[in-house]
Amino acid sequence: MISYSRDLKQDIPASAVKIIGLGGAGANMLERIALDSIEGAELLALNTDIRTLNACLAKEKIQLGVNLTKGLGTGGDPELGQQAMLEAEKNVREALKGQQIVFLCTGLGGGTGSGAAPIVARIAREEGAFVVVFATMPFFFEGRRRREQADTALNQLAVLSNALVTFDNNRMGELVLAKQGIHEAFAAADKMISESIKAVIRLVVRPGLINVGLDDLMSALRTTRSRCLFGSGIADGKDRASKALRNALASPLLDQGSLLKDAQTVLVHLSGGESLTLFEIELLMQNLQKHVPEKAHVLFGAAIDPGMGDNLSITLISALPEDVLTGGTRDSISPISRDSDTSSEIENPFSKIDKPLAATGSSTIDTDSIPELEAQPTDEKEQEDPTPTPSPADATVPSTDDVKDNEDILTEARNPDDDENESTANQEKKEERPFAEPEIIRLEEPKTSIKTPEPFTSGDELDIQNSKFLAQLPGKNAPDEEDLWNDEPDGESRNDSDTVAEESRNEAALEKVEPENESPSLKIESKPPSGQQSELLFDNSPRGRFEGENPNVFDGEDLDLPPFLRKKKS
Ligand SMILES: Nc1nc2c(ncn2[C@@H]2O[C@H](COP(=O)(O)OP(=O)(O)OP(=O)(O)O)[C@@H](O)[C@H]2O)c(=O)[nH]1
Repeated sequence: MISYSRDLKQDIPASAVKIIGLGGAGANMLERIALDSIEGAELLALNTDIRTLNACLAKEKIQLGVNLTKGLGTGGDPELGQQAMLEAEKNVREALKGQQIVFLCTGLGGGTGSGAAPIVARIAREEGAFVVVFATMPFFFEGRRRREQADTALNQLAVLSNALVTFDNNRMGELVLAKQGIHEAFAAADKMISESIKAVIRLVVRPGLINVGLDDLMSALRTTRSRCLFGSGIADGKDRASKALRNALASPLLDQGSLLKDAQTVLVHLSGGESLTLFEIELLMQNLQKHVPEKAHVLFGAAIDPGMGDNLSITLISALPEDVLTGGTRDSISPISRDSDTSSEIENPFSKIDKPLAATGSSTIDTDSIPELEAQPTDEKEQEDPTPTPSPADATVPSTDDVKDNEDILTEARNPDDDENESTANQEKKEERPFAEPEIIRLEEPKTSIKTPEPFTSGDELDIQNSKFLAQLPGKNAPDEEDLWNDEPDGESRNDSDTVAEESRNEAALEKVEPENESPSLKIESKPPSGQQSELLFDNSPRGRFEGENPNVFDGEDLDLPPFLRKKKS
């Protein structure tokens, strides 16, 4: 079924759209976005690490944890990340005032991103923004603790954001040639994220002939623990419609279009110059129907952009749950069966919360104070689905207290067997914890608007250097960059089975060197610290929550120590 929405033109001013880059990975993503010169949005960098912050191209920057980490990173400790964020809450809230859409880009697994992202998302929601999170998940070889930290943050973000798009760094190998290094893989990931954000901005921010709304975007991206399917193609001249579609389907995140056959909702956006004809649109949509299931919900938008000249561009956005991507059947990933799959072992942690998540203190949200949000009408799929639709109470954004409650429940709900069975990709699936669907909400049409009609430009060079990441690899025994990516003969690209096999090898190798850490128990302060935060004392216990665990050493540095306490062996 194709939905056309011919509602009023929808202009959202650039000043009401903010792209936030949080932490080191977020800064790199923002860098890419800045290089691609995204118009129609303002850029804000948030980081504990002052050097990375200073180097960032974003116009607006806020240092997190000025008193706490004193300009250094958190050394991979999300608790420090949270505290640092809470210290800067006032400034961040100020920067997010009046925003209609906030894109939050971050890498999960470290301290700043994992600790601060849920709080940033909460603040943005409290300020009335529609929050789309783009988060990367760590490589397997980065170790179990980082994966757990990333999982914890992801669970929180699934509740706190409106739409959550994850990019698994393990899959980023698919975007680069086998002989290329980790920098290229990161740069390719950052480019993909930048392209996705550009496409989303083009879809929902720019006025079009047939508009796509935020609610449409929500339904396209509305699966938890999902991999974003994204493709865009452009062509001109004769047969430009078919060529543009072919180019879009060839995008790596669509696996030549094959992944679309499992999609439930696909968002399609066409953009062309004055010469764009109805016949071309029809032709293109007919061709696309061959690649998506008959029952798929196809949301369609189109815009005339005189700057496109003779070009026609198509953007496809959808999401698939990771279960499908790792070989499950569609039935096995429906909300019903997903629940029943796990219910015998793990209860949905958020279903235990039988009271509306209360608002207390300045760091919490009062749902009544989110004026622009309302429930979205249920679609066909939801009507067939006996799983309870989230109630308005479910749509309440938790306070930091509530997030802590959820975390405690989450930790309790873990199957103890999981800890022993982590060494293979399949066993990892067992460990996955269920988490609540992001609530379905809809933003009203903006009441005032200023046009931002400039055409998009796209930069295609991959030139981001990411030296910071290498300093954070978990231990000297970790395979080095060359080993990880250079297994294949020169010039050959990897296929999926190669990638999976290699991941399993890396996993198995790393299980031997990874310390068996306890699941981190995430503590979130019930009240944010006041502006005058006392200094954290590390003298007696410099390893903090990692005290007593095997050190996570890389290149002579113990990564569990905050950076300003690390001593590098000469
Ligand atoms: N796609 C992508 N992922 C990255 C990049 N840099 C780091 N990552 C991933 O993001 C995770 C978090 O790393 P950072 O963002 O550097 O850490 P942080 O959030 O700033 O936290 P601390 O440095 O510990 O305070 C890493 O474990 C990597 O998996 C990048 O440039 N691109």
